Amino acid sequence: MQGGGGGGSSSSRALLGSGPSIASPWPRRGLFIGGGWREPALGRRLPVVNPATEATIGDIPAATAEDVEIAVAAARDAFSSDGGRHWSRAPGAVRAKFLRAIAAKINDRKSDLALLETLDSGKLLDETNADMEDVAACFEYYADLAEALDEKQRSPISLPMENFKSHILKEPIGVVGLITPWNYPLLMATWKVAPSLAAGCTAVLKPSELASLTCLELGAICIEVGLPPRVLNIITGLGTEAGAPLSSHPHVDKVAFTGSTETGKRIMTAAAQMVKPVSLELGGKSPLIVFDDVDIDKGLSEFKSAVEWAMFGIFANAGQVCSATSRLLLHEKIAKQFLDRLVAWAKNIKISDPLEEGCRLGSVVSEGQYEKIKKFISTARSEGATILYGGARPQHLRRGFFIEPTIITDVSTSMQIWREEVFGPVICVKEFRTESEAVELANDTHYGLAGAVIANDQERCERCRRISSCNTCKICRLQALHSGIVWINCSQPTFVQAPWGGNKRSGFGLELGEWGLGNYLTVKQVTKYCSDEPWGWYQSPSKL
Ligand SMILES: NC(=O)C1=CN([C@@H]2O[C@H](COP(=O)(O)OP(=O)(O)OC[C@H]3O[C@@H](n4cnc5c(N)ncnc54)[C@H](O)[C@@H]3O)[C@@H](O)[C@H]2O)C=CC1
Ligand SMILES: N=C(N)NCCCC(=O)O
Ligand code: NA
Repeated sequence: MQGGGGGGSSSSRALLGSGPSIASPWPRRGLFIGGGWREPALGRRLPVVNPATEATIGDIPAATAEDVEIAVAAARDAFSSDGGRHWSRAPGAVRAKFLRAIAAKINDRKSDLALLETLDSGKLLDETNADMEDVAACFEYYADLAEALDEKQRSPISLPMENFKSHILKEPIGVVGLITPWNYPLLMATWKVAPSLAAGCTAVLKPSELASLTCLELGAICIEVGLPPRVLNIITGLGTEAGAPLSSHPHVDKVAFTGSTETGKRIMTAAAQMVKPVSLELGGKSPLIVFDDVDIDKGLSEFKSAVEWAMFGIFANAGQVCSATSRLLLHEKIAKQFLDRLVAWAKNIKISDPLEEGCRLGSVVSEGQYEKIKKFISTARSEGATILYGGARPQHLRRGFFIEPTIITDVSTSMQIWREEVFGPVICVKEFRTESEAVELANDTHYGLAGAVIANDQERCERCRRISSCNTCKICRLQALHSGIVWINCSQPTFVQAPWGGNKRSGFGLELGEWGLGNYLTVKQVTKYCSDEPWGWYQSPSKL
């Protein structure tokens, strides 16, 4: 590990707990404010727990309102000093250079960042490695968009009067507060940091206290690439102590948040007092519908593929994904054979320390999350559902917050397990008979982030679409799904180029793609009167 540290190394091989030996201790970090490391005002720190071993492996600074004050002032200063020439009003191409340099450093440090994130969160190494690739790609992508922004400035607006000319300017919204979760620690931060910096905003990032290590390393990378000091500030700490004062700060112009719906409501309430815009990426209870034309007798490979996507949709990242397809809707004709396969595949998942090769289910992020998931399972049982598979700690793992992949049937729509987000490797299953029943069940939720459909009749769909606005075939019925994302014949693929965001209680304000940049821009109209004639509305006084 490189970069400045706020003191010596606090971790050691012993602290890493069980698993293969690792010789990669990381520096003890301070808060990243004003381009360097700073001890929190009250001098407090929070323990870092490896959830796969339950060992405490280090600590992070615990920021409070005092630190938020300093970080926001730093970001404010970076936004407006020198009339913004160095950052907020610099050409997008200038900012793009830094974003590309950050991407290159992330790529250089991919394996140590992936390891750090695995130790901090319990996510398995193949996942954290893939996430680091996505992080680098996201910085690269928004570097491209920062460059393209220069060409989009001053685009003319055509007006119906010749004596006026109008154009638009896209300007950074100002200082942004970015509050992010633990499920994809550095990636979720990057979905906000990369577009906000590309737009010319300056930022204060507050990652989740449950997994902040890689976000602090982003601070070290900013030092290495010479990012102008104060443009990005990173403060770790508790939601109530560091997140809340950031979201209510009068000098923060916008808050972008990913996390629980409950916290999203709090952030929106705090921001409302100042009419501060927010974007919220909240929870979900997304459905995956499998139709009966995915039939084992018709095609084994299609059937296997459907089973595998259903697994990936809920067991990837141990189900700690806002878009996890946690409600499985099976056509009654294929339900039994599908569930038999699903159980067989679930049994085959390697559950282990996330550092082990071939691991496909790591631990969940924390003891709190572990207890919460177990409670969901026991409530489902007591409400009359059947735990078809899983539901407990894997017997071979004595330590760590591991939960078996869990499949729950005999579910009714009034049960908690059907209605509430678990954020764990737990899927609940219902059968349907008709397409309209499937769509109705899919939409039977307050959330609206994603939905997935596995069916075979896409060719028919394409044919219909060319002819008319068909509303009869299965894929066209996707229009009836009330979600911001629809996946066809898959679940969870995520591309930086495509918009990401939900409706209903899953929040609002799109991330990723060009929409993600728009989240951090304001559009200003500039309109000029360009006639030599006076306007002529008032009568000129006769004396003149
Ligand atoms: N949509 C998503 O991606 C996520 C959803 N969740 C859901 O939330 C549940 C609880 O997880 P938590 O870690 O407690 O999520 P959370 O929503 O409380 O935490 C997300 C972020 O918000 C911050 N925060 C907490 N309270 C705050 C406040 N009053 N003001 C400002 N910031 C605040 C946290 O420190 C963290 O950085 C999970 O079980 C899951 O259901 C959690 C993480 C991500
Ligand atoms: N990178 C992938 N595959 N998914 C991102 C999920 C984002 C979320 O849980 O908010
Ligand atoms: Na942790």
